[in-house]
Amino acid sequence: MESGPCSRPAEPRHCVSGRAGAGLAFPAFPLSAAGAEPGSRIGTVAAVLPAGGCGERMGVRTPKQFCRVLERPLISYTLQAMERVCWIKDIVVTVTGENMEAMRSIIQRYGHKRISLAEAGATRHRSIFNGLKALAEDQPGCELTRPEVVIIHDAVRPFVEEDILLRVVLAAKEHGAAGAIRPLVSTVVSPSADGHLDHSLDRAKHRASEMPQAFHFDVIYEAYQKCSDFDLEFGTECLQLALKYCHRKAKLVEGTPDLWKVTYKQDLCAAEAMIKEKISQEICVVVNTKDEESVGHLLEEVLRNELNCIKVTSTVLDRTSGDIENFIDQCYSFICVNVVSSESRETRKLLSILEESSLPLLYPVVVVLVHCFDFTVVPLAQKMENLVWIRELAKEAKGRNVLLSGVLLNHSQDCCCSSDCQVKAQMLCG
Ligand SMILES: Nc1ccn([C@@H]2O[C@H](COP(=O)(O)OP(=O)(O)OP(=O)(O)O)[C@@H](O)[C@H]2O)c(=O)n1
Ligand SMILES: O=C(CO)[C@H](O)[C@H](O)COP(=O)(O)O
Repeated sequence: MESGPCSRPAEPRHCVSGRAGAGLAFPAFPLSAAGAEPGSRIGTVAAVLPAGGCGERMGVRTPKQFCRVLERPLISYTLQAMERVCWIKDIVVTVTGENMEAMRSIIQRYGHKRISLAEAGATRHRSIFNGLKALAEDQPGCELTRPEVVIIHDAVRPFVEEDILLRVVLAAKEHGAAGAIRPLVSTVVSPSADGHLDHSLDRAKHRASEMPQAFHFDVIYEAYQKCSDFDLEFGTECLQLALKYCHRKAKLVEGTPDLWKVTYKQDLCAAEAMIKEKISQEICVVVNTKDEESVGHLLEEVLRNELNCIKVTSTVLDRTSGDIENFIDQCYSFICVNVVSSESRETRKLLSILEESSLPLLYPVVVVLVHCFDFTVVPLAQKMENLVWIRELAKEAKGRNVLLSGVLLNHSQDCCCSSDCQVKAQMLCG
């Protein structure tokens, strides 16, 4: 058992020998539909993320969990999704010895928290079993707590949300075992030995088993201890082990379509498109005054009304406040409105908060700086000065993967509605 994060950056080693299992040679967030404070209802929860496969079906040399999606390893998205859930105490990731160092460097580079590493096994079931052993407190020198409930989730399913995790965990708490399911996309047929149709299953009566799954820790640990080598070698379903060896009929929980497992090469493109869509769906309006009548707040209101499908949040960033850190966890698009002051202080503060966060490491952050002036009062020289510093700031920010654009807005003091404001100058940088 090892604990991350540690040492130097390294690229994952290539899988040279095919599929291990086949013997061939890789917040503050909203509380969910299930309601109430989860910590008090479910006891200690840990997660095991098997990440020791070689992704044979993807057909590339790098194991798929380490393949880059928008410049970031796939597994890092899954870790981020899990660690956002504050009631998951420990996250054990099982990784092959040859990729351990690479995994440590991913943990360090992307600032992942609460992660421990365990050695993967030759099959997925063996990897999961190793993760469970690490949590079972019977490992010498192990600092992990034996949880009441354990979540099992594939490292290559990056879009898992807190809501489904909570629903699966609560169901497992009640029934001993639970797992997410989805309707079948295609009909399942059973071929005979000579390659002809033997029979087909009624699609409406069957479901695809997905992840996450969750179990009473004692149930699934006992099931893995009792199961046969054949199960460990060829089994694909943890729920089945709980049924076969501990007589627990898992509760099946309807999951969301984004729980699918990245398996083929085209799934990487689909994952990229989904990430882009997610990050384009939230805008945070940053204003430098608490005045509800200010143009920043009016702009926020207009955006909220106009952009129905986009989540518009807002925060005040003035000399006293510092709560913007809470907003930047998920948001990649900011509109920073400078009213009253013509200084760059607030914008610089936002940029430095962004820089300190790991956000721009992942994908570009877009900041639109809206600078409000009364053009009838402000002299041309001052406007030019502002254009120059915005341009300079944009150049600096670009190096940090923040794409800054500036808009100078003609906003007279007696203007009471944002539609009165006239955009006079725009400068896009990046
Ligand atoms: N010996 C193994 C095999 C698989 N896994 C993990 O189990 C999850 C789901 O397995 P799968 O999608 O089958 O991954 P691979 O075995 O890597 O892919 P393939 O079957 O295409 O080879 C993945 O996160 C994978 O890394 C594991 O931890 N240890
Ligand atoms: O499908 C599953 C549900 O039980 C598992 O998530 C698992 O991914 C299946 O493993 P494999 O793809 O390695 O056969």
